[in-house]
Amino acid sequence: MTLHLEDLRVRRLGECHYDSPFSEMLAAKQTSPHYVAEGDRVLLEDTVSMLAKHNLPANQLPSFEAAGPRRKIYFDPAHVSAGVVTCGGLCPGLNNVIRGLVQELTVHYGVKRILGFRNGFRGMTAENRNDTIELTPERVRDINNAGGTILGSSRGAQDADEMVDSLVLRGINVLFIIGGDGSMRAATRLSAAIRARDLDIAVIGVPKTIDNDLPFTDQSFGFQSAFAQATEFISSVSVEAAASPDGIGIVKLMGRHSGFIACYASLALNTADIVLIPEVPFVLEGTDGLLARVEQHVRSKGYVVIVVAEGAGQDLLAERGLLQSDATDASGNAKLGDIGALLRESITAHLTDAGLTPTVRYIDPSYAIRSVTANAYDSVYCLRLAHAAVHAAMAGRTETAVVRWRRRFVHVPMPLIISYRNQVDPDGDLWMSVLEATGHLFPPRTHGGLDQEQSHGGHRGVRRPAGWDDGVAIQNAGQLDVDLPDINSARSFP
Ligand SMILES: Nc1ncnc2c1ncn2[C@@H]1O[C@H](COP(=O)(O)OP(=O)(O)O)[C@@H](O)[C@H]1O
Ligand SMILES: O=P(O)(O)OC[C@H]1O[C@](O)(COP(=O)(O)O)[C@@H](O)[C@@H]1O
Ligand SMILES: [Mg+2]
Repeated sequence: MTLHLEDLRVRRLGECHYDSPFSEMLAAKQTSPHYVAEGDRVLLEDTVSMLAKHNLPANQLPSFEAAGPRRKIYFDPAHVSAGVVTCGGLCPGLNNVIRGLVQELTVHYGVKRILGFRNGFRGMTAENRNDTIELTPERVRDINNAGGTILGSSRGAQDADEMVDSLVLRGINVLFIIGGDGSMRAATRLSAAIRARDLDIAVIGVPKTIDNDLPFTDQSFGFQSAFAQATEFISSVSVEAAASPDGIGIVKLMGRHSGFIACYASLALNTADIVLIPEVPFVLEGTDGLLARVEQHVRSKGYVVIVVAEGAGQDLLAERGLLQSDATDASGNAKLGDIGALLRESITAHLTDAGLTPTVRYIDPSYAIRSVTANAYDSVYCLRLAHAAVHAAMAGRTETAVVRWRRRFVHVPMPLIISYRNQVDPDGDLWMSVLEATGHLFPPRTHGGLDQEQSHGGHRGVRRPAGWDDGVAIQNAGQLDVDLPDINSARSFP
């Protein structure tokens, strides 16, 4: 992947002239293993070989702007009206982020007016723009105790100019968009429309997706809660399969193009025999095929547990005429065929032909997973992301997402966060762990990896960049204006 240093630069609305409520607290702070000082940057890459390859001075190494409070801010809090919108599929923690934004804006910055647009971007159309929810600390006090989003969410396209009109008409100068890859694309278009009109409106994204398919973020919020919930279903199906003669347990988990939930949920329990994800193609028939593998398990162990991500094996459905290849949802996301049903039918037929008496238990708990409340870990994560989002907005950052990258909170320019899709790397250590846990090195790597065109997994124009594993090639197009701290004055740690 070739990045220009310019790609890492965060857009600012202008100079910061107002004192921040955090100025005093920040006065003596310096970079440490636990804090990144304002002006310092967080490295994009984290191995010696990757960094050495660039052969660049430290202040030109690819890096992200640190998130967090600034000593000076761009907006006068007395003149800030904030908007919040949640878009796309649900994800644990949406309410936690909304609550965190409202608390930080009101308690620390003294912002008086926060409006929640309802039902995603649909709430920002001319028809719906006045149907907002006033978000006050009282209104959001307990919302973290419920899954979903108090604002509602939706899929489907809206006109960017019409949404900008809504911001202007409702007097919003800071907008927080909590959404996934689609929402970040929409946010980029919205930002372009704002820029075209030369408006002083900050747009900050808080990336959301239980699929964990956004790049440049360690793990998206809600992901841990989602895969923790998924383990409950793997556990149930394992019990059912083990208690049936020739038992087959199949759990289909979300993951349209990225199999992270399937991997993590499987690893958490370590009871799955076979894990199938979109990133690793497999075949049904033949000695290397799934059916032979399932039969082997049933004959040796008595039952088999399969965890399958919904996007796995879409090529197999297509071959059998079970997939309408160009079908999309309202947001343009590919509509998938039911891989779980194909597995159920073909495994039943195969084992019956082989003289066995299969009992297949197939469950698809998708909506029972993404609707749960955030667990304690995600609750902390959501709150900290919300804090970072508010600091970014108040400091006049725009067209920027706040994420955690290599444990630090950073600002990632929106074009980068939609530059490709984060997927499980078949050559990476996560998939290796899955293969180690299932113990059977299945599916075998006979069909190439992610750099080959995925049957149905490829998103229009978005694919994992070739060569990512080799590190990022940086085009040194100008220096970043990095104000690195004086390392000699940095505190020392035992
Ligand atoms: N390329 C795009 N340009 C403009 N708007 C988009 C684009 N992709 C998605 N959107 C809009 O963003 C919102 C959320 O997208 P969606 O794909 O449903 O969920 P997510 O943001 O979780 O990926 C929808 O209203 C959708 O229409
Ligand atoms: O049925 P819906 O609401 O369209 O959602 C299904 C999809 O939502 C997802 O969770 C991802 O959605 P987002 O990109 O909106 O996070 C997929 O895994 C799943 O295929
Ligand atoms: Mg999406």
